[in-house]
Amino acid sequence: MAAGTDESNPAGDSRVAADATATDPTPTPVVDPTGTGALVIIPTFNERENLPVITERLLGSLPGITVLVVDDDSPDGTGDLADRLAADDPAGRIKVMHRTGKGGLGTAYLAGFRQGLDDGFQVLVEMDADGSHAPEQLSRLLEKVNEGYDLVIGSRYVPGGELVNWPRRRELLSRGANLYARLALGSSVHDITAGYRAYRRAVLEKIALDTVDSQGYCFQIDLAWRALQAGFRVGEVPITFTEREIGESKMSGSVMGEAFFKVARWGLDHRLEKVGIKRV
Ligand SMILES: Nc1nc2c(ncn2[C@@H]2O[C@H](COP(=O)(O)OP(=O)(O)O[C@H]3O[C@H](CO)[C@@H](O)[C@H](O)[C@@H]3O)[C@@H](O)[C@H]2O)c(=O)[nH]1
Repeated sequence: MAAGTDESNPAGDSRVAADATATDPTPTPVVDPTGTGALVIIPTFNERENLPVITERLLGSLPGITVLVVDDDSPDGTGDLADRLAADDPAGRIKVMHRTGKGGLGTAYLAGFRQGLDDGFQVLVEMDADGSHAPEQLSRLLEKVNEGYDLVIGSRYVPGGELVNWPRRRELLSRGANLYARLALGSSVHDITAGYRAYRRAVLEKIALDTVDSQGYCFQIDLAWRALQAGFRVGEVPITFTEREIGESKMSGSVMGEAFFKVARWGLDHRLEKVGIKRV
């Protein structure tokens, strides 16, 4: 059996032994069916053409949800546009955080999480601005949180998950990264690099956000790994991931390098700890 997980579960749920919610037969829902109680954090860098579409789809499918756009001073004016979208929503469901300069996906999410926790949201959601993550599928993730899961990942690689128009090269890279992470960490999560996910606030309160220094997409692995190690219940639901039609991915060699070395180190630390050795 993989470390801290239950490989016998074909639905792609990663359970952990010390999981209190797993034994709770009737978990209390934390989000209502319209999305009230959840904050969707959308990091943006040059997403001017995508942002209005994604916010409209999101608020159309879950009218009770709140959106926080975290913009890194996008040269294409995404930040100003986000302000206008916020001003135009009479219900005040769109908030905007402006940061100075491109700080990376990870730090944008960290800033968003801190804001969301301060504002009292029960569930904090990560979603790309470019339409890769269908807002219409968010209710699937929230339902699973309401079932008692602490972190729910929208997964491309569990049965029912799909990729649409993703270049073969990106798919191979992504599948390879997930296989590598599974082997290195001994985790049974199928899509640990996925950027569509919903956290109960308790996870983010517990996993020492102050010590997270992952910059790029490695951030996704970092947080899921911390959640698993802290004993939280992690589940996956199938999603359709669609390649963006407008704009460009911010994937780079340094983003991949960071993930490669950090995952190797975490895996090594985990194995050493199992035999009683703690690296300092
Ligand atoms: N604020 C901010 N936002 C950023 C930055 N870099 C990227 N983003 C935003 O983060 C989202 C994802 O960036 P993309 O560059 O479009 O991601 P991708 O290559 O399509 O990668 C997808 O797959 C990865 C691997 O599975 C995922 O890890 C990732 O989250 C995403 O879903 C987009 O909304 C983008 O504008 C940054 O430095 N700052």
